Amino acid sequence: MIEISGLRKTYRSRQRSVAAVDGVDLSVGEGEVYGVLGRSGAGKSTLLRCVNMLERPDAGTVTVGGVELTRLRRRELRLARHRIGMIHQHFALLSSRTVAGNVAFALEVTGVPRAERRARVAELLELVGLADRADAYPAQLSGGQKQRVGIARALAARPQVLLSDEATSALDPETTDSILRLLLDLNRRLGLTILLITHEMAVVKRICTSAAIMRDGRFVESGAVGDLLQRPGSELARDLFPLEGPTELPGATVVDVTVSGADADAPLIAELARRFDTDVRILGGAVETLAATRAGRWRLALPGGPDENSAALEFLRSRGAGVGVAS
Ligand SMILES: Nc1ncnc2c1ncn2[C@@H]1O[C@H](COP(=O)(O)OP(=O)(O)OP(=O)(O)O)[C@@H](O)[C@H]1O
Repeated sequence: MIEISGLRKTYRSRQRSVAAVDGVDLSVGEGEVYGVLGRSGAGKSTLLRCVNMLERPDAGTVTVGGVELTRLRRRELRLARHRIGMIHQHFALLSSRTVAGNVAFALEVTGVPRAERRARVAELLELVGLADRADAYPAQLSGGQKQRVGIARALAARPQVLLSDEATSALDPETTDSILRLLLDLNRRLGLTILLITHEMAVVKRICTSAAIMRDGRFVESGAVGDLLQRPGSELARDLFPLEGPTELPGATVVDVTVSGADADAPLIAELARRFDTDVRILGGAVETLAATRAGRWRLALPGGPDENSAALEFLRSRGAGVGVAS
C-alpha cells in the first residue's frame, strides 16, 4: 500500500545541512500497522511528511495505493492526498469550529454537498465514539476527545492510509490506550493501513504488525514484529520484549529462544528436556500477546558447552524458534 524507495531529504541553511532522511526504503502492506520508532531528531516527522508530500523529497520515490506521488503535479497531488489521512500530536483542530464543524471542514474542501456532509459527519462521530459531543468546541474537550475528532476528520474522505504523527504523545497512559484501541479497531474494521511514528516502544508493542528503528535519517532495523522477535541480536526484539536473567553461567550454554504465533504455546522446553535428557534451566522469560503476535521468549541454560548442545539447538531451530547463543 505504501512503497518508499531511496528516499532522501536534506535541509540546508547557510550554516549547516542536515540529512533528515538519508536513504530510506519502506514497504507497508495493505492493512498493516507499521511503526517507525526513533529518538527526537531521527527524521521520523520528515519521513512521514514525505509520504503525503507535505515535504518534497530530494530523491527517491513514494507510491501510495499504486500511485507514484513523487511524479504528480500540484493539482493531481492535491487529489491524491485525499486518499491519505493524517493525525497529529497536538490535534491541529480549528478552535472556532465545533466538533462537527471540524470534521465537516475536511468534507467542504473536497466539495461534498451539504446534506451528504451532515450524514457523513454523524457517521464519523459515531465511529470514533463522539456522537454526543458534536456541538462542543475543542476547548471543551479532553485530549483524548480532541484526538478522536482528529481521527474522524482524517477519515472523512475515506482514505486508504492513515499517517499518525506521535498521535498519543500528548496523552496520559490511559487515554493513550483508548486511542490505540480505536486505531486498532479502525484498522481491523475498515482495513485501514496505518503508518505511525512514535518514540514510545509501548505504542509499537500494542498495535504494530511491523516496525522499524530510525536513527540519523536511516532505518537501522525493520521487519514484521514476529520476525524481529526471532532475529538473534535484534535491538527491537530486545526492547519490545526484554529478557531478564544472566547471560553467562559457568559450565552452561546460555541461549535466548523466541517463538511466535501458535508455537508460543507449545511445550517446547519440556520436549527439549525430554528428548535430550538435559537439565535445562529457565533463567528468564514470558509468553505475551503483542498487537499481532503471540510470542514466547526464554533465556535458557543448557548444561555443557555450545558443542555439546549443538543437537539441542538444532532441534529448537527445527521447531521454528529463533535461537541466539548468549554465551
Ligand atoms: N524545516 C526544517 N528545516 C531545517 N531542519 C529541519 C527542518 N525540519 C527538521 N529539520 C532537522 O531534521 C532532522 C530530523 O528532524 P525530524 O523532525 O524529522 O525528526 P523527528 O525524529 O521527527 O524528531 P521529533 O520527534 O523531535 O520531531 C533534525 O535534525 C531537525 O533539526
